Amino acid sequence: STLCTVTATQARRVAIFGGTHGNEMSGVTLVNLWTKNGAEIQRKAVEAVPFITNPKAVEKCTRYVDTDLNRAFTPENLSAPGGNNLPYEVLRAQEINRIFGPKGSPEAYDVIFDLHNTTSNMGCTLILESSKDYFNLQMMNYIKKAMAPASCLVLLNEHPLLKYSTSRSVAKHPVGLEVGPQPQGVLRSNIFEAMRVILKHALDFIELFNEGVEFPPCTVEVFRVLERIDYPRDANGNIIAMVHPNLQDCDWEPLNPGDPMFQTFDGKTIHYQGSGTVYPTFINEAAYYEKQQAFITTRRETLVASAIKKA
Ligand SMILES: CC(=O)N[C@@H](CC(=O)O)C(=O)O
Ligand SMILES: [Zn+2]
Repeated sequence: STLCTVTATQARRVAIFGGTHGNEMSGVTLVNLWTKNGAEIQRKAVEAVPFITNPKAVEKCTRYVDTDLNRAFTPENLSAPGGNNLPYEVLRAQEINRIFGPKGSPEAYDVIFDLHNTTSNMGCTLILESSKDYFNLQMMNYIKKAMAPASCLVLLNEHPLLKYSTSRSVAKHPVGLEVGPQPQGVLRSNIFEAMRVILKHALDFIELFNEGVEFPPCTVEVFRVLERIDYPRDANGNIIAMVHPNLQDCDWEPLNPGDPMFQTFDGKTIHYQGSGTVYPTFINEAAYYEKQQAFITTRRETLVASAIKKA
């Protein structure tokens, strides 16, 4: 019940992943910085390990080399034989699973923060994979309050079909950080500093938890992934319209039935045809052209988290 305090073992082992996508420069740069000097990420009773997850992609400053690492942590991939004949990222996923997992096992790392940038105007976003992970929900509540009046939104991807097998999913408590807008291969100081501040608050929360602080029950507003919307295409699969100027950069703002959504090259407007208000995000993300995705729709929800305390 949400009235009981849930006890959890201390979150001692924490990893900070950067370069899961090699062209998302804030995470790559922060992880490289902290690898040289870890003072900033040190906390009492917390072992925080900075780690570049896709060094080959970082070197080439590309999203991936063979296949998207942030989709590669499936049971099939993680148990695939074949060694050096496997795609680079599948091999790398197996390696990461050995170091920080195994995924789903008691030996797995407690928390993994995976640092990403988006070309979309999403601001500070935290990504969760479960609405029932009270430790993570309490952490979200703590970070949101610590960041106020600046905003930090929570995207919940629990969708049975749209959920994917992320690098951070090897941990007991996976947390994605997604900060934008920042072009691929580019560092912007505001985006870099925003990501750094989120991580500071996240590590502070873990330190407090490990010191035995009890966090009372709380509610957290999240945006739950509903649907993936593709660009309009012709019979050959070629894109025939762009994100409409009224929608461009309007991540997290309500999109209502009948609102402009796309604009064709000859100036025609295509309207949103859904049945109710949704909150679009990842609008016109560069990396999602190859995934046939113009944006995703979400629904606002309030989740309840039990009190938590270290066992
Ligand atoms: C733009 C981008 O790479 N976004 C991430 C989101 C996530 O980490 O869940 C991805 O698609 O893997
Ligand atoms: Zn990314």
